[in-house]
Amino acid sequence: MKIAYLGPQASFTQLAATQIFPNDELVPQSSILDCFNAVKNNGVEKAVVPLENSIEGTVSMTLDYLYDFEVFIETELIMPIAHHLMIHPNNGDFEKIISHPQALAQTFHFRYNNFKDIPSQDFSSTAAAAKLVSENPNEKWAAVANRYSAKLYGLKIIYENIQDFEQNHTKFIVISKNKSALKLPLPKTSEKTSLIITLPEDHAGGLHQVLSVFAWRK
Ligand SMILES: O=C(O)C(=O)C[C@]1(C(=O)O)C=C[C@@H](O)C=C1
Repeated sequence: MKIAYLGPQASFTQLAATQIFPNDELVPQSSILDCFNAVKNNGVEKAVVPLENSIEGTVSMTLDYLYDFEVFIETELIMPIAHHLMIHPNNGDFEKIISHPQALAQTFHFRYNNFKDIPSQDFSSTAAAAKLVSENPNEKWAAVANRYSAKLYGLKIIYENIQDFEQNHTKFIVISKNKSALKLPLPKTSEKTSLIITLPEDHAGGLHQVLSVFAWRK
């Protein structure tokens, strides 16, 4: 079976996809939108994308596309996230920090406290940033990425575990056109249903109205 994921190789999403689908063909995509399109156009059967982080909250692109595309969530996986700052081994210092916006946000205080004047730039994934640093030894860039990226792309880790909170977790979801849930070895109490609800009109208290339907029934 073919499974799309937000790549390139060594992204956090690939690590999540490998845990869920250890024996399937994982197909890297350059963006979350490409993952949704790959499912829509039948290029792959399923895709793994990030949904939310315990420090930074929702990955808004994923939420938007869940609404835009006719796909279902088959299962979810919550994975601990540790970030490291890495540079090309030929370089001793750096003048710019590049990474995925979620990773930059999850390391904001570390960067503010230690490298306040060094600009940062958003990139499509942590692994894409690490790959770019490795391919451009003449540029004084550092990437925020995981240990596997440092190893795969031959970078030197100069600061370890730079996430602002030790308890940093990201939830990944598996999307497909199937309505059936994917059975992971989870206890029954972990089973979950996700709903997208739209109201006929926007009005004050709309969300309260929807949630109260569930609250009253406990
Ligand atoms: O950039 C990556 O490596 C990703 O897989 C994306 C992503 C995200 O979008 O939240 C996944 C986990 C971390 O929270 C940081 C980045």
